Amino acid sequence: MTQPFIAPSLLAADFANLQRDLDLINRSEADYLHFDVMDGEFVPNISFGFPILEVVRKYCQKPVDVHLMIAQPDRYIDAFADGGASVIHVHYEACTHLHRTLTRIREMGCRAGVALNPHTPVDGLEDVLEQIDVVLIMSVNPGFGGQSFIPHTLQKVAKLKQLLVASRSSALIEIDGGVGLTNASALVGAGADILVAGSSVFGASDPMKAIQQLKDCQQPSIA
Ligand SMILES: O=C(CO)[C@@H](O)[C@H](O)COP(=O)(O)O
Repeated sequence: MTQPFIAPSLLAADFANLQRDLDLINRSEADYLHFDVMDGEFVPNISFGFPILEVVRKYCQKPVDVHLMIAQPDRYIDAFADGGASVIHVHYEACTHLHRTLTRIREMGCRAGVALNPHTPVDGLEDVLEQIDVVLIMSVNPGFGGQSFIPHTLQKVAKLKQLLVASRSSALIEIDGGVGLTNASALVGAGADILVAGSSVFGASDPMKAIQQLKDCQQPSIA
């Protein structure tokens, strides 16, 4: 059985104990650290940016998966790449020249990701698939952690998987928002490769175990 990649979302970490939580991620089965950047314009919330990325790079040994929920993301691609991002996701809805933006992300040595809001159809990616390494399907409206999973996005994962297979694209599918043990198995079954999990990891009594259980979600012992 294929195990998904797990990307705990820093947004749900305890910032009063950031080094402790990053150390926990280092010791866990997590594959990435998901880093949510919000600007108060593209989304109605402001999160964190470069000073926190510097701390993350210093104390976290996992690759950093940067999700830019910001308007005009081109302005910051070089800075996030130089800051140590492994993957940079820009929002489809925020990019006027998506092909150019994705090309720049790769030129900067990062993997190029495109995030889709829940209302944005996957079909719009068809003409830019060659420039994409990861598609990030938002399963909540972006801007806040701890929201409920939007059920329709499960079908969207399946539809995207069909599109990628038909196009012989090797892009990965990442799902973000309200992901936990209740839906992880179905999401992986539909085609998700990377599970982003904030509250279900950092809100768990045993975050290491929560990560392990998400990783094993395809095993028969998990309902
Ligand atoms: O991008 C976002 C929210 O906009 C996510 O990455 C959240 O941080 C996921 O948190 P949970 O829904 O898992 O609590």
